[in-house]
Amino acid sequence: MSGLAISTSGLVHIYRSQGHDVAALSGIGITVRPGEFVGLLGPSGAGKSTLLQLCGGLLTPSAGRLQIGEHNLTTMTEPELDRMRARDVGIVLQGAGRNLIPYLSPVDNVRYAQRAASRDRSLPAPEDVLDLVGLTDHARTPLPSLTPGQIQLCAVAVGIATFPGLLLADEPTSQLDHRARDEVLAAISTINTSTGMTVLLVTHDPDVAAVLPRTVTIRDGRIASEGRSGEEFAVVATDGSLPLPPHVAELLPPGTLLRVTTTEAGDVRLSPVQQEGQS
Ligand SMILES: Nc1ncnc2c1ncn2[C@@H]1O[C@H](COP(=O)(O)OP(=O)(O)OP(=O)(O)O)[C@@H](O)[C@H]1O
Repeated sequence: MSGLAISTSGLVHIYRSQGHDVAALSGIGITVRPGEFVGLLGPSGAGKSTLLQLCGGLLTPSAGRLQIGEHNLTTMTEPELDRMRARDVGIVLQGAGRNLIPYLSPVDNVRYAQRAASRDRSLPAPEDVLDLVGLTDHARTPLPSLTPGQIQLCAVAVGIATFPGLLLADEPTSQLDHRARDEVLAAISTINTSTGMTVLLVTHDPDVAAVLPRTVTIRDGRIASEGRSGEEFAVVATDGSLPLPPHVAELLPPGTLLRVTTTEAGDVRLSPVQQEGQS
């Protein structure tokens, strides 16, 4: 299947727990083209995992619009979401073991992950899925005999078992040494380029972020900035607002008046206005 687009606008997610509600996402607008490989960055608690789980239909948005390919996730029923997860969207949860059945071999884990989709479309041979992540020689090795990197590769193989149009991966390179991290990242890149699968990958690792073609940074449940090949850019939101980079926000206390001017060269300048009572 070809890569699926992701499109959200005004996406809000509120966790309702006893006594108080937590707004994890406060109006995310993002567009990912089919076949793109996008890294999701941001400090702990920013809302990255929440966005990933919403895209995978594991959580229901509180408000806003969320579209994955032809699927409008804001209006889908639970059986429709089940079908989408089984066929069209692969999810690799944080912590490789959570994605695997510990007593099954890699090839049987992949076969098991294919069972719900096998009724209505032809699927790749489990051996071919393992080949794509470089685990051909370990198809029948018991999981406890694999290295942490190989176990993570197995979790990725399970995530792409049906060759979905979208792979969502939550911190797939964390807790690995540099060599294993690079192998997992290379395997996901190969999947992306050879199948055209769209990839959305959460990472904390600046070395991983630096090699991704596009990154989106979330802060306090909003898009804070976007990176392209290592350079960071501010992004104008759909409502015209502009989150300032932290080093600029530090210079401008809340309530600061900014004079906005444009130059003939097309640059836009923000100049703080000295107000009465300010030194
Ligand atoms: N099940 C839950 N119930 C209540 N609040 C939650 C729940 N899950 C997450 N949160 C809160 O929602 C906010 C966003 O959490 P989320 O896990 O999406 O952030 P994150 O960017 O993935 O963080 P991390 O990098 O630490 O995994 C945080 O304030 C978190 O405490």
